[in-house]
Amino acid sequence: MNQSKEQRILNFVLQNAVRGDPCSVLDTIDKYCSQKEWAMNVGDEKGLILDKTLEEVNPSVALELGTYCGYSAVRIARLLKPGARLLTVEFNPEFAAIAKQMIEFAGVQDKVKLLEGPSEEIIPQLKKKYEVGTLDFVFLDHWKDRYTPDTILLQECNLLKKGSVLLADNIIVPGAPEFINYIRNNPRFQCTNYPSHLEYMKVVDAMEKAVFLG
Ligand SMILES: CCc1ncnc2c1ncn2[C@@H]1O[C@H](/C=C/CNC(=O)c2cc(-c3ccc(F)cc3)cc(O)c2O)[C@@H](O)[C@H]1O
Ligand SMILES: [Mg+2]
Repeated sequence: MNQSKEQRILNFVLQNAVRGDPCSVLDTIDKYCSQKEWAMNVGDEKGLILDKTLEEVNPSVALELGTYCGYSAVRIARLLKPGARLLTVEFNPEFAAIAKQMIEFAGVQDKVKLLEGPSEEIIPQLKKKYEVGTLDFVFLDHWKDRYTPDTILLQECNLLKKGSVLLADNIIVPGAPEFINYIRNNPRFQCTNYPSHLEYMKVVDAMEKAVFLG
C-alpha cells in the first residue's frame, strides 16, 4: 500500500526537522511543499498574517477548524503564552493521526488538543465537554462551504464574546464567497481583508479577519 502525500510530508519532517523546534518543523514542511509536493498548508506568506493576528490577539483559548497535517496548529501553538491552549478540529482520521505526530514532534503537544470529528458536532461540545468559556481566536481553514454555518453555530453556542477574532483562509482561492457575503454584511462583525498569495504559488489569495462586536 503506497504512502499518502500527508505521510510523505510527515516522514520528511521526522527525518529533516529538529525535534522540539516548531520553527524547524514549519520550515521543513514549507521546503517540502514548495519543492516536492504542493499541499494545502497555510504556508509561510499567509502564515505571517496568521502570526501577526495572533500577536495582536494574544489568545488564551484558540480554536482551529481543519487541522490537516498540523502545520497551522504548530504555527499557532508556538506563539501561545504559557497556560494558553489551542483546540484543533479534524474529522479525517488519517490526517488526525498525521497531525498528532507532527504536533508532538514539534514539542507543542501540551498547548494543543486535537479533537477528532466534524466541526458541527464538536463546536456544541466545547463548553461542557472541553471546558471552554469563550474563544479569543478562531482560525477557519476547513471546507470553505463550512465557514458560514460554523460561524453561525459558534454564535448560537455563545462561544464568541466582544473582541473575539475570526481569521479565515482562502478568501480568493478556492474562495469562500458565501462566507464573505455573510460576514461583511453582518453588523456584528468588523471585517478586514489581507491580500496575499496561495501557499507555495504565485496565485493571488487573501485572508479575512472578522472581529465580533458582541
Ligand atoms: C465537516 C466540517 C469539518 N470538520 C472537521 N474537519 C474538517 C471539516 N471539513 C474539512 N475538514 C478537514 O479540514 C481539512 C480541509 C481543508 C480544506 N481546505 C481546502 O480545500 C484548501 C484548498 C486549497 C487549494 C486547493 C487547490 C487549488 F488549486 C488551490 C487551492 C488551498 C487551501 O489553503 C485550502 O485550505 C482536511 O484536513 C479536512 O479533513
Ligand atoms: Mg487553507
